[in-house]
Amino acid sequence: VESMAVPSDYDGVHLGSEMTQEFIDDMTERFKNGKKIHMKYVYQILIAVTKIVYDEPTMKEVQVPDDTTLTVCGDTHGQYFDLMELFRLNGKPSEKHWYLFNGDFVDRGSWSTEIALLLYANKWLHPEAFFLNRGNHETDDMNRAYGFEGECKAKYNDRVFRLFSESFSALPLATLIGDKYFVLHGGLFSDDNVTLDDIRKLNRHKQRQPGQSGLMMEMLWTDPQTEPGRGPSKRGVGMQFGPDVTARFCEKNGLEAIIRSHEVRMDGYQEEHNGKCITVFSAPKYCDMTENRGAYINIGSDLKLNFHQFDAVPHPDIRPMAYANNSMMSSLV
Ligand SMILES: O=C(O)c1nn[nH]c1-c1ccccc1
Ligand SMILES: [Mn+2]
Ligand SMILES: [Mn+2]
Ligand SMILES: [Mn+2]
Repeated sequence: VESMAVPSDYDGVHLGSEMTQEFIDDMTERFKNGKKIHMKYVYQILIAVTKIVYDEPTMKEVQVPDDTTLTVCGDTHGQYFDLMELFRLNGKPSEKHWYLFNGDFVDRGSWSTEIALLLYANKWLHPEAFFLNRGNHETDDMNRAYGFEGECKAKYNDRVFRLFSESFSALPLATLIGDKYFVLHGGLFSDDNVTLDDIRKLNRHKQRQPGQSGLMMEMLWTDPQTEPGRGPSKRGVGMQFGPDVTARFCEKNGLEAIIRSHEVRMDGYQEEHNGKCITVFSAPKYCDMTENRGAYINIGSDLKLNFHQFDAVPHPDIRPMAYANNSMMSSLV
């Protein structure tokens, strides 16, 4: 990567050995205008962030300082212009405004590389003020079928996709906020005895893809249900967990609630299981079809949850899944 040369007529901000706010601001505007960043910089960002997240614990533990706000966002699914709207309304990531993105950054929406690179650039600039949980769409199988692999190859190249894939395997699987909120993309487990220590001890690097069973798969795939107990998944992968399962998990682990994403909610968020299971989803007008709002949660040092909703904004006329692997679609018909 070092040997690659950026041409002298490259019209963007240059990236040196460290990320800068100036580079992020310029990249943000370039992406809004349908431009890309130089391949050399894509590689640099991917290599730097993979190293950072690889060394993070499987469950990152975060305390919110007095003068800081931590915003928890759910699925963004490549809806770059809606993410710009979220930052316009709520403020951009900074030293004092921390963000946690709770998986499913990519796939479906056709600005997935833009969202992934923007999140990664912020992670590189502020590694202790910007947090990322893996979602079930940060996996090879989903990226092949739902557009991210195709978009990487169309906008950059195959090596960029392979580096993104490696970075996704390195991502933490959960974040604990103030010892009270357990944040993960999917949800809880088929086993009542899982503790936070089991998550801390889980070696996520042994298994790059979540597979069809186990703690990692369940953290990325499960869904809440209203009925007590456990039930079959509507997705064919994982399972569903009832309010009693959530209550027991929170009681056993000294938690106020779990915060998860993974499912659309018409209001952008929903408090379920007597307020102990909160779903937050940040892709309004999902896939340009569902009439859902988006939402995000602001958390201060008092650890109160402040829910905010927002609406989709106009975007360039590129449909969802514009770069999807059509051969996959043809094999499905
Ligand atoms: O693409 C989605 O909406 C999604 N978000 N999380 N999981 C999925 C999903 C899973 C299986 C099949 C289709 C979509
Ligand atoms: Mn999703
Ligand atoms: Mn998901
Ligand atoms: Mn849209």
